[in-house]
Amino acid sequence: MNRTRIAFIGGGNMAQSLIAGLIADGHEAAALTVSDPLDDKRQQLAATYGIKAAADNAAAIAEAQVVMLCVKPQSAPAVCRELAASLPHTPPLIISIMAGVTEASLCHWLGRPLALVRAMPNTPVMVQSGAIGLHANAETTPTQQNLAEEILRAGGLTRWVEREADLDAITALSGSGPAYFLLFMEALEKAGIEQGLSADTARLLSIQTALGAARMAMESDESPAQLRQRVTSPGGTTERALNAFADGGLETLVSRAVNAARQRAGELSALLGAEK
Ligand SMILES: NC(=O)C1=CN([C@@H]2O[C@H](COP(=O)(O)OP(=O)(O)OC[C@H]3O[C@@H](n4cnc5c(N)ncnc54)[C@H](O)[C@@H]3O)[C@@H](O)[C@H]2O)C=CC1
Ligand SMILES: O=C(O)[C@@H]1CCC=N1
Repeated sequence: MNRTRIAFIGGGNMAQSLIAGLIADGHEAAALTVSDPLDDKRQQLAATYGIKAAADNAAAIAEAQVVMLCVKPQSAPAVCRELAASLPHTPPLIISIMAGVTEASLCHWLGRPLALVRAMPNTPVMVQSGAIGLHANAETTPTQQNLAEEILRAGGLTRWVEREADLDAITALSGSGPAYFLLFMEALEKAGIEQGLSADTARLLSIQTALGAARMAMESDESPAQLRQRVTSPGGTTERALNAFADGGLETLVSRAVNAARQRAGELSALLGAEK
């Protein structure tokens, strides 16, 4: 059983999902602590997972080997400054999941260069099917990188990047990505209803089709493009639909959307980085 002592600062949606994943993965609940200012959230987390819950961030990190920063990016400066005062001489490994908060900003607010891993997960960590980008700063040892990977892997698939800036692209692709696929599912469901299907049938078939396509793409040796061609009989129905997508400029639209999200990630970094 894994007994690494991890403190989660902020017990919101993402922290809860990561905690659920760790416990499902066999992590000892008593080794996990969460701190959150909201009473009912603390009670719910303690009752659901059997973990420790604290109102005080400094108390939460007292024994921690790893500190996971899971608050909103806007709370980062104040939370890090508060933690800086309580960090022990040998500091824990810091893992931040906050979108657009750079390693330089984190070290600045935390008051010194520290081993720090930035992770960009997505909401499917809720069902241990997340896609998680990772970057480590220069102070992080290979052992600490392995530790970070082990923790995040409980939430899904992990992928390291060499350049921190790539995390903005990952935020735009897979961090926000579940919303894109869900939007497509919603649109497909609506189109099915327009074609006369019942709402239940349209929803279920839309979701199952997304799941089937994703599993097929993950499990097959063939590329998504090759698998798509297999569905597309010459002169058939799929071809007509794909032509309609091409006429509507789907690829350009996806590219514009991802670029817009990436730009926003950069804006958030610049805004928060200006907070000295
Ligand atoms: N929602 C998503 O799809 C993704 C979110 N993220 C990042 O994860 C982080 C958390 O997001 P969510 O869980 O969705 O937000 P959330 O709002 O559900 O959770 C934030 C939690 O922090 C608590 N909190 C507020 N001030 C605090 C303080 N001073 N000390 C301790 N806790 C405090 C709040 O009570 C709340 O429970 C964000 O930084 C976000 O950028 C990253 C990837 C994907
Ligand atoms: O929308 C957001 O800003 C966060 C980051 C990635 C997903 N949700």
